Amino acid sequence: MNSVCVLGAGSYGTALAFCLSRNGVKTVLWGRDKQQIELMAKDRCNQKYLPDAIFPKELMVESELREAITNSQDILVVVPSHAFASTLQQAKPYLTPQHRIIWATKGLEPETGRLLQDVAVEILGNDTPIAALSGPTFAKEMVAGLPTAISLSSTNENLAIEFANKLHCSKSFRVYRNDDFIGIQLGGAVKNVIAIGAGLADGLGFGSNARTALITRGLTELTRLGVKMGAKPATFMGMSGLGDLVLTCTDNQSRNRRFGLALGRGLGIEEAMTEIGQVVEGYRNTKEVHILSQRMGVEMPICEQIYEVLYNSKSAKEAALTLLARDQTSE
Ligand SMILES: NC(=O)C1=CN([C@@H]2O[C@H](COP(=O)(O)OP(=O)(O)OC[C@H]3O[C@@H](n4cnc5c(N)ncnc54)[C@H](OP(=O)(O)O)[C@@H]3O)[C@@H](O)[C@H]2O)C=CC1
Ligand SMILES: O=C(CO)COP(=O)(O)O
Repeated sequence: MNSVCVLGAGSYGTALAFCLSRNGVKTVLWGRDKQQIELMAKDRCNQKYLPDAIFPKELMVESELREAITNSQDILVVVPSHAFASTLQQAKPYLTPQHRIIWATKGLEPETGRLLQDVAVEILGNDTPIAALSGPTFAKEMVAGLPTAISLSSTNENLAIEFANKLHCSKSFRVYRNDDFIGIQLGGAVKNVIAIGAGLADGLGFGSNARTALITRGLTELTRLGVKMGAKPATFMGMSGLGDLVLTCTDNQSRNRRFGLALGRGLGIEEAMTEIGQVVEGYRNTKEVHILSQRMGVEMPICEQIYEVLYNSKSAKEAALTLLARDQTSE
C-alpha cells in the first residue's frame, strides 16, 4: 500500500512526490501520458519537467489511474486548475470512504471563479476529507533540498496533522498548518495574476518602485477579496499570501512573471505561452479573479487592469496610466 498517490506528473507533482518519498513516505506518481511514465520508470527521473532529479527509491510511477488510486491512502492532486475537476471526476469511481484528497493546484474554477474546495465538494460530496497546500515553493528548489516553507489547510484536523507530517522535513521543508481554508486557496490564485503584472512592469522597464507598489497593493486587493469571502486577514501575511506574492513577483523562475516579461517585450499571448512551455496559471486566473471579484463586488484595480491587457488588448502602458490616474486615496 502506498501512503500517497500524486496525480499529475508535471514539475510540481514530480517535486512533491520526490519530497514525500525522500522522507521515506511510499509514494506513487501518476501521469496521463503512458509513454512519459514509461520513460520515467526507465530513467528514474522526469526528463521533461524536472531533469537532474534522480527519484528516491520509495518513488514509483504509474500510468493506470485505477492502480495508482486503489493502492494508496492519500490522493494529492497536482494538475493545472483547468484540469482539476476532470481529474477528480476520473478519480471518483476508484475512491473509497478511506481515501483523503489534498491538492497543490493553484487557481480557481475556469469560467465561474469558484474555489477549488467548492469544485471538490460538488464532485466528491461532504464526507471526503479535503486539504490544500499553498505557498512559495519553486519545484526545482524543493528537489534540490533548499530550505522551503509551505502552508497546509484542511477541513479535517487529522488529515492536516498527518499530511503535514508526511511532507515536513526537519532538514529542508517546513509545513505550517493553517485553519483558513479559503484564504490559503485564494492566495495561490491571485498571486499568479499579480506576478504577470510584475513581469509586465519589469518588461516595460518600470523599475523597482513600480514592482514593489504592485506587490504591496496586490496584497491589499487579495486581502480585500479574501476578507469579503470569509478569510482571515492574517493568512495573507503568511506563506500563501505575502510569501508567494514576493516569490513569484520577484524571481524569474516564476512562469507567470516570465509570461508578463515576454508580453512586455512585445510577444503575443500564444507566443509567450509557447516560449514558457509549461502551465501559466495566471492567464486563466486573471479571468477567474475578474469573474469572482465582480460577483463579490470587490474592487481590485490592478487585477482588473491586467484583465484588460490579457483579454481586451489594452496596452500595458495604458493600463499603468489608468492605475496611476486613479483618485488619490488612503492606504
Ligand atoms: N512548478 C511549481 O514550482 C509550482 C506549481 N504549482 C501549481 O501546480 C499545478 C501544476 O503545475 P506544474 O506541475 O508546475 O505544471 P507543469 O506545466 O510543469 O506540468 C503540468 C502537468 O499537468 C499535466 N496535465 C495537463 N493537463 C492535464 C489533464 N487534463 N489531466 C491530467 N494531467 C494534465 C501535464 O501533462 P502533459 O505533460 O501530458 O501535458 C503535466 O504533467 C499548477 O496549479 C501550479 O500553479 C504550485 C507551486 C509551485
Ligand atoms: O506557485 C509557484 C511558486 O510558489 C510557481 O509559480 P509559477 O507558476 O509562476 O511558476
